[in-house]
Amino acid sequence: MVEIVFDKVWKEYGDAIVLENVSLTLKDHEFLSIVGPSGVGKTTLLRLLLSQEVPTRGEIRIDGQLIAGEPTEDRGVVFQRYSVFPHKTVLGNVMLGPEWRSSAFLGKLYGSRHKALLERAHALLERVGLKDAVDKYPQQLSGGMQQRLAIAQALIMQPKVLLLDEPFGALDPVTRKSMHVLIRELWTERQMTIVMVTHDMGEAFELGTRVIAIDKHRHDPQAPERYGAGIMSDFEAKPRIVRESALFEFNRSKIIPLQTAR
Ligand SMILES: Nc1ncnc2c1ncn2[C@@H]1O[C@H](COP(=O)(O)OP(=O)(O)OP(=O)(O)O)[C@@H](O)[C@H]1O
Repeated sequence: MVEIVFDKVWKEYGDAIVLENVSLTLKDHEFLSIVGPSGVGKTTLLRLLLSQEVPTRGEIRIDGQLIAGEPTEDRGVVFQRYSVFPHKTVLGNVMLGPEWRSSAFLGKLYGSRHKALLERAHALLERVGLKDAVDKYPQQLSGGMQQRLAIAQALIMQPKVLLLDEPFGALDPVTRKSMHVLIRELWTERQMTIVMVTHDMGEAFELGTRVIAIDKHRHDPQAPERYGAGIMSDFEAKPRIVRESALFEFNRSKIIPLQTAR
């Protein structure tokens, strides 16, 4: 169970106010889409959630606890491009995070722990559609495959919250559609909370259970940095019933029919 609370959060860089008094409560297993004009502070909001930035004022709490001061494994992230390591194979990229977590000194696992991780990595790569590309290097993959790899790399750490910063922005429309299907399935299967920044309204509403638009409430043309952005609109994008029926379908798919089970 994950509840995320932004409580009167401000973010300023010097004299420039980027975010102004943002308050937001995210329920468990929410899929939040964030939209807004370029440069308004969407990525800053994600970076605060990742602990790559700290609020100037206000608090962010996860499950009632003040957010950790530095990035932790329970929050994964996928950027628009190239968050993978070019000199590692697909499999190597996916194994890297857990290997460093378990053995920061050697960066390697041995014996049964290595075998278990290998099995988990192969299963995840099969799940994201990269089963036949495990030995390839990122530059040998299409943009869509690279994003599948970036998603696998984030998911192998089993995050409770997945942050997506324009993850499909560089993909062609057909690949983008297939990525929408994949991310929605993974969101349902893994019961994660997802927070996604996008410039595409259609994508925001198609995937999100909730969509917020952030923008400046007030604007001073003489000093644009004087006021920051806040939440201008907040929509429940999908009736709860849609979300629950997706979960029902997923659970039903796990029930083995009697004749197959025999
Ligand atoms: N480390 C920093 N130091 C100073 N200013 C910063 C820093 N990081 C971001 N900003 C400023 O904060 C504002 C918001 O940036 P941010 O990247 O969050 O916008 P965005 O809404 O994600 O934009 P885009 O849609 O173009 O990606 C911008 O004016 C940017 O210049």
